[in-house]
Amino acid sequence: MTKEQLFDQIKKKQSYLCVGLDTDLHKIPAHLRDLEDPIFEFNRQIIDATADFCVAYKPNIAFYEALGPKGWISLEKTLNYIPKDIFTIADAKRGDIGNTSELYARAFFENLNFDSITVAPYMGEDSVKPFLLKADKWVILLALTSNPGSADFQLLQTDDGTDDFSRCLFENVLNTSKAWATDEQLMYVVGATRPDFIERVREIVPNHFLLVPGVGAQGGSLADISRLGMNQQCGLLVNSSRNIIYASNNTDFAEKARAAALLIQQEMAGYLTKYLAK
Ligand SMILES: O=c1ccn([C@@H]2O[C@H](COP(=O)(O)O)[C@@H](O)[C@H]2O)c(=O)[nH]1
Repeated sequence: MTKEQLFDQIKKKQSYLCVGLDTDLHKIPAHLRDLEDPIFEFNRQIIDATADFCVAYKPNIAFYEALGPKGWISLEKTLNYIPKDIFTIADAKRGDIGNTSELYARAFFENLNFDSITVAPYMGEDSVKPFLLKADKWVILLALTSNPGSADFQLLQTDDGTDDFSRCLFENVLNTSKAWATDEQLMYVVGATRPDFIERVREIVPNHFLLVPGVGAQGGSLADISRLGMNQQCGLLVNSSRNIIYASNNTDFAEKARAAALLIQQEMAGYLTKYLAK
């Protein structure tokens, strides 16, 4: 999916919601657990219930890998079930020496046909480039993550020698990596829990899409991230996982997930009207 196509979907649905499919066998409703593939059945019903209100789905790969071969089968069935006009994100946080990254890219872009993958930047350019070889596939690079530990490294002050300013490491990540691909192939993860840094992110990457986790269960504010982070093509995919998919753990789980997604979509429609130029 191109950036333009993604923006078209955002305008059409009046939503920049990404639903996180962090599907955990221990958290899904009891009545599904005896089915042959409870994870897929749960995801199928969540997708049916929320597809009208979101523009992306993000299965977190850990939840599927933890189940062994069965988990990969559930993941593949889920991916194939997602409507083709909805952007798909493999939240896998990969990145290794070049030839290994090539195989990760093959796993997620050829074997599984994801539109994008989250990648950790720590190993540098040669670890990221193999994910960028297919023009229609996206890398979503971790920049400033939503967890408390992001302060350990990402907020360390650095001096890259290019000017008089001392920057945080995450700013160096943005500055350097934005030369590796265009904003038609590269997005960044920026947590909603750090709204105070969004303006600094937008100074460096004004046009890139940001994948923003951390609203809802982690306490980030949709209002803040929308006000500070939206650009003229929206430029935001805001993820919510637990608050939507576990809105209920009873037989009404899909209905409650739909209501939770609708509530977020309605709030987003308001921000799109307010912040996007006509
Ligand atoms: O900085 C990051 C990067 C990724 N995540 C992932 O997003 C979802 C968030 O789930 P919620 O239930 O909405 O909190 C989850 O898959 C994380 O692994 C993140 O939270 N922060």
